[in-house]
Amino acid sequence: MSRLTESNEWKALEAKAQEAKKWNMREMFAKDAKRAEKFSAEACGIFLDYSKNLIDDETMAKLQDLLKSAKFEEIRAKYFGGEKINTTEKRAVLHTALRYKGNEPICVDGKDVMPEVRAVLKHMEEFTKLVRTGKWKGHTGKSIKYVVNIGIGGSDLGPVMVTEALKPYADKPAEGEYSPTVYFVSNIDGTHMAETLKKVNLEETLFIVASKTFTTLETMTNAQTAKAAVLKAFNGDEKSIAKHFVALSTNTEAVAAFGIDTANMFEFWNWVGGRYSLWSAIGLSIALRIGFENYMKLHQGAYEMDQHFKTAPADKNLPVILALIGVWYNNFFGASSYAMLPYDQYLHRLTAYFQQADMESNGKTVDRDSKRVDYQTGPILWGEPGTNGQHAFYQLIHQGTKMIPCDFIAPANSHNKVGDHHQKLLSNFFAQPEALMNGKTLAEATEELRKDGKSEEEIAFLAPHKVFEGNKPTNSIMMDYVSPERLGALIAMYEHKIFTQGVIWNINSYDQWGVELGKQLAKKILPELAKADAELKHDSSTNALIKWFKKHQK
Ligand SMILES: O=P(O)(O)OC[C@H]1O[C@H](O)[C@H](O)[C@@H](O)[C@@H]1O
Repeated sequence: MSRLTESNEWKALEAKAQEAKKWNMREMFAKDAKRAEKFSAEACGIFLDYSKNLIDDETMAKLQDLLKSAKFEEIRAKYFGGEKINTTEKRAVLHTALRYKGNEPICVDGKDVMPEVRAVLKHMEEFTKLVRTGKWKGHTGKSIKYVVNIGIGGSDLGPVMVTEALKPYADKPAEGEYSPTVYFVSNIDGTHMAETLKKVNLEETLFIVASKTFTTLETMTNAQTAKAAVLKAFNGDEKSIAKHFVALSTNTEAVAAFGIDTANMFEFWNWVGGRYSLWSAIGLSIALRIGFENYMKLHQGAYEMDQHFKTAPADKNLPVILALIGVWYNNFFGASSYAMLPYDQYLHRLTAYFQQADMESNGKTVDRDSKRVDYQTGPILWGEPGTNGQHAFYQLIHQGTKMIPCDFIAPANSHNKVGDHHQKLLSNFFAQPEALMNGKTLAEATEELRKDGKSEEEIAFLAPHKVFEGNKPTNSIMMDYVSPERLGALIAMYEHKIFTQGVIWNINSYDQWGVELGKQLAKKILPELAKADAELKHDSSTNALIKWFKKHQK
């Protein structure tokens, strides 16, 4: 037994969950007219209604006790204070410093990081202005019309998600500026680069090689292919590289070795985790697409959420509430996944982005004391935008045998006022959590069928299929618009939720050793694929697959 599962706080929650499993949310709402008011909170323009959960005051109090017993406040202070809470890599975790707007120093190893943070932001601002005003010229003297960000994981997902989410801001550039079209190439599958190269004119294209380590196989391979294409287009003139390539990285030597002028390198630091890096130089494609001012508003929203997370009491603290509710279902109800369902087409990559943030952070089996855990850690996160998901997988959420807590997310206003589309979209956003909570009883289903004039025999057969057990937990999250400020706050809210859960589970949320083994094996297999008579020493399955591939490869 671990310290966590042996603790009184944990045991109290186990007992409480036995009680809560018998609760009926519909009855809880009927009994307490103030339930929605009690279990809701608002901060930084984000409204959270968490009343449609299997919770009461005592549940929340006991979850807060668990949080306290995990030394949450102490670890939160270390997180913001630049202490090396990523213990396996001996690194601080300071994405919050990247968006910090205050005047206090933030120190790592006794050195204030803020001057360097501000210097890189300044460099990004100047560069963004040059490109967006057409002053940055390519090798043949043309301005930049296309930006291709080459990166993967954290060096791709954040910028993809944000540039999609804030597209309306790209469509409204400031006076004298224009917004280049931005493409993202991540997959090592040559198709990704090949299809992108078809869309751009190299004379007007800027490639951003985005890689924290500057060693990632996918990114380096794609970058070499792009470099070869540029050199070919400009008759092998190496001088063209400086005009068409910039790098975002922590690895100056590797950037120089690649042939990119380090004056065109935007630096960040090893205390920025890849999946938390959109606030760093990795955000350059965002700034180029939506303008530096809007990128700063994104930072501002996140900074405000940081302040809220640092100071708000637990019962009003949005990231804390979300984290506690997540732990409640993950650890005491056996829920293995949760769905993130944004009701906004511009947020169509939000869930994919948080899949990395959440699952790479909290997908761990060993705790901070290097012991195997005896409890569940990070949940599986999945989802698609509403209403598409409703016509695909919601059936299982409503009537399947698994508990899938859901976060419904929607803005009150659309950027596209088209007829009554938004009203219709939002009517679904309100209806789904209501249906999941209320369900439909056998008596109600029977009554409906009777009204439809069905025979008693048909009713007996059909009614059980029409029952919705209900009692399905959801959070509803709203904001006025999907604006840079609100999106920044939303992202930071979930980042801190992930942190808080990691604290409770006593794991290091900031390493990712789990991605290494596959990479190592791929490196070993690569030369075996090229050599016809390579001796294969894998398991019989892997050997057979490689042989089949070789036989069929033309
Ligand atoms: O930015 P890079 O160093 O190229 O890393 C890109 C990505 O690949 C790694 O394998 C990690 O799983 C991710 O956390 C990281 O974001």
